Amino acid sequence: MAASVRRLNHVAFQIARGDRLPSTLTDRFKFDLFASRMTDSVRQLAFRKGAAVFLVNELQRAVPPVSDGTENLPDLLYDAPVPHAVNTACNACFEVDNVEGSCKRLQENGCHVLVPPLEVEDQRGKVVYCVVKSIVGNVRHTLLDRTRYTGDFLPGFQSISSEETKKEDSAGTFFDHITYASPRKSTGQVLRWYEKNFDFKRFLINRHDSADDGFVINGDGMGLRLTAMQYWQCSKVSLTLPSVEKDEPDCKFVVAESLPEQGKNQVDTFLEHHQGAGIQHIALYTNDILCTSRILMESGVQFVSPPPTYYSQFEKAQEIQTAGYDPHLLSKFGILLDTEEEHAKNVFHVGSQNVKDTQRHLLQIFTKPIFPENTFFLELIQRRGASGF
Ligand SMILES: O=C(O)C(=O)Cc1ccc(O)cc1
Repeated sequence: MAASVRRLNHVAFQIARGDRLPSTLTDRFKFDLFASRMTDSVRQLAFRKGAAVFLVNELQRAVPPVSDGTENLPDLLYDAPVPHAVNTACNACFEVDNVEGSCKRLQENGCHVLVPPLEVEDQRGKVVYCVVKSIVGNVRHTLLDRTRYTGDFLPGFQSISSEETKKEDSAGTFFDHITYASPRKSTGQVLRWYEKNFDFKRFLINRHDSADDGFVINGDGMGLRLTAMQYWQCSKVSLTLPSVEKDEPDCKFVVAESLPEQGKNQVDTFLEHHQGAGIQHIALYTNDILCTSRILMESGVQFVSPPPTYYSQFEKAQEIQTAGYDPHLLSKFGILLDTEEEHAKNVFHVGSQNVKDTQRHLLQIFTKPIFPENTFFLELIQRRGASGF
């Protein structure tokens, strides 16, 4: 039996004291700091942009054990410390209906429970959460029931009042997908783990994706095998959620393996510098990638530039123009464009915008790694009917 996921609540980072992620999120990526919690050993800061919420856990010193055997709450709430000290995005926190029942089922399935169900309360209500370890590297999942909580974020956090976010590029932002960097030949195991424990379903990325091999990109110096999965319950359950959450598509998960033929790539670099598998990048959906890229670039975000020949190849230039874009403008930012000619079977069309023609486009841009370790990065993605990555 699996735990049934309602939605992704937030993604948490664990960073070393003094790392610049908090100011990077506010000053460069234009997230709002909206809640915080301080203890002697951790500073927990919650940032929001549209529906995308990051929780940054900054360890001030060694965090005491999860439970000290007394009634006291753990120092670090809603997570469990990651032993290996590397700056990392390490927790995808899911809202579930029944934390105790879900945790029991996962334990029966053999999952490693890091924090057993715990109730936390303040004047705005209560939540119950537990934390389980994923099969992927240092990744963990907090399972949370916040249906009896009316506060902005979670009990124990102080709200930080800021002007209601009216940033031009925030509306419509949500987590589109989370990509795991995973060692060679590990994808099957990862898929089976998520299917068994969270009822995730594999879906085909595009017509080149195959049930056995995944979507293989092998050429032009890039050797990757991508496989995609998604939690399944949400579309049904979300009909009962408040309107703000109703329209928010589910976050998808991509497992990326590196293929040996093309030499070292970003997945290999991640595995090496991160010292194991983990969340390699997170894609933020935007309604207008040109506008968002311009704003972020002006505030100092550095994007990866594809080779200039990408935009000058006759076929790509034509493809970009057919999609209604100017190749020079896309090249100014480093935005990539992909075209999907037809629907793949079994594919979700998340973020479809009533594209009437048979061509569906995807625009994406990758930032440079945001930690000194050269590991994790962010992606901006705009979908015009396309379901790929
Ligand atoms: O998952 C995605 O968003 C992709 O577009 C595929 C991908 C996976 C790993 C990389 O290092 C770069 C791109």
